[in-house]
Amino acid sequence: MRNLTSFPAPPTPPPATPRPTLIRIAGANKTFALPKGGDFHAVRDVTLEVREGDIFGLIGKSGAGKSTLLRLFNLLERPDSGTVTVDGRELTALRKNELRDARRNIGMIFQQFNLLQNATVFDNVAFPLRIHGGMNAEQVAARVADCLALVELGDKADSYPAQLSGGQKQRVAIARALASGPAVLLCDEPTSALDAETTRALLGTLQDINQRLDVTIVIVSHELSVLGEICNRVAVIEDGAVAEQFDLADTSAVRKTVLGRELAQHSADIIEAQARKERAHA
Ligand SMILES: Nc1ncnc2c1ncn2[C@@H]1O[C@H](COP(=O)(O)OP(=O)(O)OP(=O)(O)O)[C@@H](O)[C@H]1O
Repeated sequence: MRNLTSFPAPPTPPPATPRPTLIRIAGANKTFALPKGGDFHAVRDVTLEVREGDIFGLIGKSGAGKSTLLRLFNLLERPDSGTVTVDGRELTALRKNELRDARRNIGMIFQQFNLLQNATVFDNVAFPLRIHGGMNAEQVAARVADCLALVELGDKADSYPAQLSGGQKQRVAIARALASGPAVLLCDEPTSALDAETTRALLGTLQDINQRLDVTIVIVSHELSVLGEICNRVAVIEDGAVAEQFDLADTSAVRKTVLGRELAQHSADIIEAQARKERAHA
């Protein structure tokens, strides 16, 4: 389990050589049975790799298959074929109890927060720790306090979700997802229910978690501005397949898809605005 109390030094620049692969999806397919018969092919022969330390974005139109693909990363959806490997463990080959254990290494947050409404903030964050066992009440309390401090909600431990703003609810969800010290955080449209200012703050929290705790993040969004702001690498999903994937810092290559081109332009604008700001301060 990762230690949240002693933060390492502030963000270091990305290393020149790519870091090792942390997540590998290979040849994954997922179909759903349709109520009136026949199948819908939601994920088509997807192969992709997420490196340690990435903030990896999945972008695509509504219905493209982004959420279904994300749910393959922790086997909330099991692929019909193909493999999913996270942090050296092939999830698709694990037995049920082994999978439960492996999932402690993969946190997840959702658009609608999915908090327990009748439990306090403290109990929401403590929930996964109590379920998995192995910690006494004092250890659970210390861990919950660390996680709430991380998302700056130390003063809300006794509140109920209904007493919180949308941004605060999502930060509780992040604290809960990080409670078991995962290497990976999956984010399914985490800012869709939030206003622009709260979205910016939440993206800052995710970046902070990525840089200070070295948690690898995979984020689904249909908003270019969200992915352009925080991702270093993205995959464009069309009709359940990866249409293209690229590093956002690589502004030289021509992008194949409309979304890819729009995203590349968006990041070029961000880089240019940043450079202008630095020149003005020089
Ligand atoms: N359990 C299910 N049963 C049947 N069809 C499903 C199921 N889950 C998803 N689908 C279908 O798979 C397709 C992809 O859905 P998915 O939610 O992954 O898309 P998405 O890109 O995340 O869309 P959005 O941005 O609107 O959330 C959709 O056509 C959806 O209707």
